[in-house]
Amino acid sequence: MHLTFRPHSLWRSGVLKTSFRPRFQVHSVPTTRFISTWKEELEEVNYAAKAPLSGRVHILGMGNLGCFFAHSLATRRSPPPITICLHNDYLYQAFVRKRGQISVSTHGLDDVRTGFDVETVDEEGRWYTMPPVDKRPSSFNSEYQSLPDNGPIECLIICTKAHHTELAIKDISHRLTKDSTICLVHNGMGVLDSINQNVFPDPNNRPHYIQTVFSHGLGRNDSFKISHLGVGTTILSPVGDPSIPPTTPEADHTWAPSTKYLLRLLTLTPPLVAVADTPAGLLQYQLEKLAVNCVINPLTALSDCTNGEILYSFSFTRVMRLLLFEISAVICALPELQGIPGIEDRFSPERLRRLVVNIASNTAKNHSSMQQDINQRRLTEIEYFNGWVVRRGEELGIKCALNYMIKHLVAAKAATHRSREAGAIPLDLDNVISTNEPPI
Ligand SMILES: CC(C)(CO)[C@@H](O)C(=O)[O-]
Repeated sequence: MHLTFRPHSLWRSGVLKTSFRPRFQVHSVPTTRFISTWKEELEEVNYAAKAPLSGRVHILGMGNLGCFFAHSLATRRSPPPITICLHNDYLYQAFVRKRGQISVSTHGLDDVRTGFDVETVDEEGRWYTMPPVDKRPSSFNSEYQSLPDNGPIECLIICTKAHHTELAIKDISHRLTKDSTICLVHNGMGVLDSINQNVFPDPNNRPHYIQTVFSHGLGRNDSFKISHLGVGTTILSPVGDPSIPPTTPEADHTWAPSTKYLLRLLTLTPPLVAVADTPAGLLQYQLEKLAVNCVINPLTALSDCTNGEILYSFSFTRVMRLLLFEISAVICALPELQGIPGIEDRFSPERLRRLVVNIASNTAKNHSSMQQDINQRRLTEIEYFNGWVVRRGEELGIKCALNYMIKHLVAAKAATHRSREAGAIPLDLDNVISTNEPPI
């Protein structure tokens, strides 16, 4: 029997375990759909569309996540057109040296994919489509390029770290329209609010968004060469109208064609293990991941240890419990979760502790992203983890003194590294003359 694929079939059984009515019925999905071509997916979306989509997907941020998304899409039986956006010449040259290949290694076996289109940006912020990798000059030279390609972007997957996402979107915002869809793949909370506030303040001219919770384990071997260390999932949800609480069932027809297309494409790309969920369902996964990140990341970064090492000390256990008491209190008080039954159990300090312990022991030998960021002198995502808990706590009248302290300890550790490396001379405040008055 042939069943026509409809958006509601994205909502696979097992995902919709949320306690409110799902927006879509769960239908049995014929297995042949899982090997549909991107053109078939596009045709279904374009069927009733006023302006048909081309189906091209742009990916910005070619770290581990960006490589994994680009590679996964390229493994499809019929890959969609994929453009990777490289924001500097250094990255572009590295990609040329790699002969335009992205490689993902699983259990030591490399799978290499090619066929990616590339855009780079010049100092004035103009994006250029580069010639195919075998015909391209070795470095960026606008003489060899076609005219700046300022064409609109239909679907953008943005894989930069939380603290770079707003700036990265700002740089490309002139190419994003109210018909575009941005899929945000980052850790932490609060990024979308600042994008809306600072990049797209007009709600009527804003692109659509898909938010994600990504739990695959990835490691970096080289530029454009990563390892898939542990199979996880990619939970996706379109972001609804912010004035409507996430728990309100919303009609399918409010989704833009680019949102439907991108959701369909990602959920039918096997390596991503992607499932679509409701906004309220996704928010709960985001908050669970936040609780894990608020404990494992700063503790491993401050103590410069692996994830597993925080499990074998009474002192770490005490800190973990105290942090989780505050995190649990803030999450359970969030207005956006009110009305969802079972929140107090799902986000109780004890359940969050078990989650943290599970993840720390499953990734015992790994170094958390924050520990690596601190050691490699990169910005950390602490503002989007414990910083977010503190800010939301303040709004709700819940004091989060321990999360506040942790946030500042991480910031202080990063600052110490920076000043040591800059050879800064510590200030002797007693002898600093800040006015014309003589020293006391
Ligand atoms: C699981 C996790 C907390 C630590 O490896 C990971 O999300 C990270 O590194 O951020």
